[in-house]
Parts: sequence; C-alpha cells; structure tokens
Amino acid sequence: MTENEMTSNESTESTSTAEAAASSPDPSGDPLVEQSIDVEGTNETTGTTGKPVIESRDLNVFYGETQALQDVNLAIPEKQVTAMIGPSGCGKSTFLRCINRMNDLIDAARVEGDLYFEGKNVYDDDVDPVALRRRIGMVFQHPNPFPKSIYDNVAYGLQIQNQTENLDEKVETALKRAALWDEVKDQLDKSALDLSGGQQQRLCIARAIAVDPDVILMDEPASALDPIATSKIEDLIEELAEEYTVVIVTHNMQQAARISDKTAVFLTGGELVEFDDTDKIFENPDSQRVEDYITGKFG
Ligand SMILES: Nc1ncnc2c1ncn2[C@@H]1O[C@H](COP(=O)(O)OP(=O)(O)OP(=O)(O)O)[C@@H](O)[C@H]1O
Repeated sequence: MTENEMTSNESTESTSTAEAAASSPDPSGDPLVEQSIDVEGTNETTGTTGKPVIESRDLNVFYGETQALQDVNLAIPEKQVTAMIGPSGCGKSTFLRCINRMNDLIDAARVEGDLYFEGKNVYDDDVDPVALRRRIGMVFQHPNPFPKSIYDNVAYGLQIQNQTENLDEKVETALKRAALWDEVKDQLDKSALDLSGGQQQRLCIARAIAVDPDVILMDEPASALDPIATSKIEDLIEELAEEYTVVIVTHNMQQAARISDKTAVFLTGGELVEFDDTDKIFENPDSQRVEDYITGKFG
C-alpha cells in the first residue's frame, strides 16, 4: 500500500483527536526529522541502530487530567521485535495504541507530539486511520476471533478490501505463516470459537497478517495462554520478525528477554527510561531505576 492510500479521505471514524494533535509539518520537509533518521548508524536522540520504521517525537498522551506518556522519544527498527516492558499503568499499551491511532477510539485520550510511520506523521490531518491500521495490524491480550468459521476469519479482511483473487491460497498462506495450518487445514469450516485459546490467538495473528501489513502490534498476546501455547506464540513472533516489524507489550520480562531484539523500559508516570538492545537492558542497563525494576526491587 502506498502513502496515498494511507492518506485517502475515506476515513470511517472521527479524526477530531488527530486534528488536535496534528500540529507539526509533514516530516518530509522538516530538516530536523531528516537529520534524526540516520538509516545506517545510531540515532542520537532515540538510541536506535538500523532503519527506524516508527518514530515518536516528544509524544505526550493524556486521559483527561491523567498524563499517561511523557515526552516519549523512541525509534523502532524495521523487521525486529521490540518489547515494551514496565510496571502496570506506566503507559505501554497507550504507546502501542498511538502507533495505529487506536487511542482515537477513546474519547478521553488526547495525543500531543509526533509519531512517524515511514516518515509520515500518522497524526496529520490527511491520514486515514482505517487505512493506517491495514498497514499496522494489532493482536490483543485476549484472542478475539469473529464468531465465524476459521476460513472466514482469515478471509474477512481480504474480502472487505476486495482482494478476493486466489483467496483460498491467501488464507492458506496466512494460516501457514501463523503456524496454524497443519492443525486446522481439514476443518476450515469449523467455528473459530471452538479452537483452543492458543489456536484462537494464532488465528488472530493469521487474520492480522492476511492483509499483508508492515507492522504487527501485540498487546500481551500470550498472557491469557498456558505455557505450551505461550511457547508457540513466542516461536511464531520470532519468525514473524523476518518479514514484519513486531512491537510487543509484555509483563513477562523473561519473555521480553527471550524473543525481543530491542527493549523499551517505561516506568511510572509514562516516562521512557531506557531503550536499547535487549541484551544490554537485561545484562547491563545504564539506569539504576531500570536495574532495580529488572531485578525485581520494585514494580
Ligand atoms: N481509557 C482510559 N481512560 C482513562 N485512563 C486510562 C485509559 N487507559 C489507560 N488509562 C490510564 O493511563 C495510564 C497508562 O495506562 P496503560 O494501560 O497505557 O498502561 P500499561 O503500562 O499498559 O498498564 P498495564 O501493564 O496494566 O496494562 C494509567 O494510569 C491508566 O489508568
């Protein structure tokens, strides 16, 4: 999908929150942003190496009087797994929802600052959040398949986009990528609600990737699953990062350490305290507060 498609005017939801937040110029003409995205080296402001695909600049989010994120500057690299960790209420989910503008759906939410996806501020007036979410898919904590067949769950997004050519093949490919095909190939007409929780979550991942997004956001995708189902999801996430940029919120520090390349540590008050290679965060963080959190001294 091109940027033009992302900015089509066919939005099906209110953009009032976005209009309030979209105060900065298009970054393509903003020398500050051009300087900030150093494709080969390390970004001085946000600490990321490699090509950033998502970049927040002084991002602040409020729910009414409550400030959930404070001046967050973070650049997320392409085709890697980036984990967001931190104690409850520190703003991890809020940050994730900013990326594909899911916070637009929360009346009390107000976003200030900038969030760029491939160099385009997603809070610009001309961005259609529905088109944006086709490129930035999301998987939630509790598996939420539609009350339809396994096949229809995966085909749905393609059908509403009129991408029905070779539909069977596309459904099969998505189910294979989500490591579910072998378990469901003989029962595609069965209700998705009859699958186990872990299978339902992999079906939701298949549904998200069927429309071929660039980024997959995952909000605690394994927290409702048993250890075996969790292990399958973790393996799958690592495989997905070969093709997609994956951003995952998790409460499980071992999980972050196992599967992510980069880790962002948010602490109370919505502050991004440290962002670095996952090994560095878990073995030798710069911040004493991060070390205390990682070692269980608080949080
Ligand atoms: N819809 C909402 N309305 C009002 N306040 C909200 C809403 N969503 C989140 N908040 C508040 O914003 C802050 C950050 O919440 P958020 O859910 O982003 O944190 P989190 O780190 O993901 O937490 P958890 O790990 O418990 O899921 C919290 O103080 C929370 O109470």
